[in-house]
Amino acid sequence: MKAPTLVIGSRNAKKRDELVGLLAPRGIEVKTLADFPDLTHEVDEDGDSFEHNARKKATEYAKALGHWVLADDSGVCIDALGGAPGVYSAHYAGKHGDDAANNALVLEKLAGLPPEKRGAHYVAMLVLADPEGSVRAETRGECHGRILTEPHGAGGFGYDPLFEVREYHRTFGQMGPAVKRAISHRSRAMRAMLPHVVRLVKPT
Ligand SMILES: O=P(O)(O)OP(=O)(O)OP(=O)(O)OC[C@H]1O[C@@H](n2cnc3c(O)ncnc32)[C@H](O)[C@@H]1O
Ligand SMILES: [Mg+2]
Repeated sequence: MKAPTLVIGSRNAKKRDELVGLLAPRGIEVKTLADFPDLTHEVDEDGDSFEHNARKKATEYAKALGHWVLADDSGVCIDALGGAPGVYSAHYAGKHGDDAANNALVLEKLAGLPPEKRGAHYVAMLVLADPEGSVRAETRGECHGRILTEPHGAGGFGYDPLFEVREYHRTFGQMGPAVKRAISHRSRAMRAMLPHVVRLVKPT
């Protein structure tokens, strides 16, 4: 019996590490795109929903690799900004993955707003595609909180130093990876995804 390969379809190293860290304790071994240095395919994330972009990443990487792929599309939705940056979170300030500029722009846009008007939530959409590139499972997780007026902590990535988790009164930047693994939008989506992975990605 040969175990099929499951690949994490993300180019973001910190997100990728979180996904690997959520699967490893369940005994699910994965590869990442770093294991396929010859893969040149770039996904154009031009959808206007997390679902659309997560499906694109999962199906396109699966077809290109001929392996099972688990992809994540995620972002932060800020109430006072009508849900922005949402699907545009990775490049809100212009340059892809420029966390410092993205965070500065969010703070600028929310300047002067009191705590009760700074509500926000993270969304993570996970999509599992089979080696032929068909979507086999989709799950979504959310994590609610608010955007502080300045960064706290250096953990996590992206908007984490600004995002205070409701009920915890701490940012993901202050919490460390184990707590984030327990309560984040990504961990909630993964909890729902795990049974699908176990059921579908089986030795043949
Ligand atoms: O598309 P891939 O290759 O997976 O990598 P990416 O970083 O471009 O990922 P997305 O397109 O899904 O954009 C997600 C962005 O949303 C933000 N984000 C998502 N999850 C986050 C988290 O757990 N903590 C902080 N910021 C997060 C952060 O700015 C991410 O770059
Ligand atoms: Mg992306």
